[in-house]
Amino acid sequence: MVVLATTPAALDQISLLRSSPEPLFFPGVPAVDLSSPGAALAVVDACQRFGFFKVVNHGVPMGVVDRLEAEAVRFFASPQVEKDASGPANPLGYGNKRIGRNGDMGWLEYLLLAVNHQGSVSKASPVPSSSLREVVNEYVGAVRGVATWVLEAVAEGLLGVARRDALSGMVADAGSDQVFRVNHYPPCPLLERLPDSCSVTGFGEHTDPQLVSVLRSNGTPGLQVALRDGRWLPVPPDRDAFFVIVGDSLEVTKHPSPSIAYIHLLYQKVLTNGRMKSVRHRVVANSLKPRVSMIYFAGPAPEQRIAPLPELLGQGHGEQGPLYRDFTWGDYKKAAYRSRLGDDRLDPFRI
Ligand SMILES: C=C1C[C@]23C[C@@]1(O)CC[C@H]2[C@@]12CC[C@H](O)[C@@](C)(C(=O)O1)[C@H]2[C@@H]3C(=O)O
Ligand SMILES: O=C(O)CCC(=O)C(=O)O
Ligand SMILES: [Fe+2]
Repeated sequence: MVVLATTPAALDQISLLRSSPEPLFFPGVPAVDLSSPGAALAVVDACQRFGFFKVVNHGVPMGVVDRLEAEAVRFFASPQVEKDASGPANPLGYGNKRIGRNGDMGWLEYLLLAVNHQGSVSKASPVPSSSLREVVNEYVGAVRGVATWVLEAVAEGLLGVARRDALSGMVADAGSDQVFRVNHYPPCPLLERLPDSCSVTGFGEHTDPQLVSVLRSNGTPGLQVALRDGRWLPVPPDRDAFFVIVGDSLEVTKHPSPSIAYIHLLYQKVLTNGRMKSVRHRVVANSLKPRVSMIYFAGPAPEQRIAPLPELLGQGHGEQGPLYRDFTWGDYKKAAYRSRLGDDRLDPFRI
């Protein structure tokens, strides 16, 4: 974080970041072509190496995406008093600068909605208009297909084709906990008044607590992901692609045999002695262009135990025994909502 002698008042409470120098080794974001025969293996490999990848040829009609983006832009351009009618986010609804309940701030406004297991916005969510509800339902219906496909590929890679639904089934479950979020990062002209080495936090660094998140943005850059060595990799925007983020509840590790990737539920991470991390990411503000992103978060039902898939037990990863106590998604989510954005949310679960 950077501290300046005089920070513009509008940026009060929003952390300034030191712009990272270009990484020496710029690996690029792995791209998975969903229509290719090797897609499932490529998903497993990308999850294992980065916890992050982009999906092309995903089959989601761009018309659906464009309609949602247009509705979102219209909503965020509406008078503040109208937007505030759907807020303040607690945690659902319209939020402005404040992220969560514990003091995190960013240069953005957003709408956070709950989604039921059928992929429709829950009745309880404060949706500003019926046209937005309709288009969000249409979009979520389509993007859930991408999340399902990714989870199926992961399960197949781990357990074989017969257990393809082992992870995706958790999201299809009647009580599954899915969330949808649209973020709007207005241009931040104040950036011009800061030293070149400074950027403004749009969305502070964090991991997503769920299984996987599927993100789509307009053409404005800002998203960065942390490489395993801690350096930040700027993600070039791609309006036509979806970006998949591995969440805390799904962990990736590598079997001693270099060609085999094993993806474990969180408990399994304990058995690998905490060496593996879900991907940290953040958004930095742009001085000129607005960024609009929409993210679908696929989570299981609150009573779902976060524990290794039975078939994965006893495969030689457990030399040190579990470091975490047994918990459910409900336990984890409750703790997550008490944490700060950048916290290591697994900490309270360590034995
Ligand atoms: C600071 C917070 C915002 C968050 C809840 C939390 O207490 C910690 C996790 C945050 C996060 C990150 C991913 C998603 O954007 C999100 C909706 C989620 O499930 O966990 C947000 C939460 C939020 O904005 O309410
Ligand atoms: O807006 C983005 O591009 C990323 C936001 C994000 O990481 C989140 O909402 O959890
Ligand atoms: Fe995120």
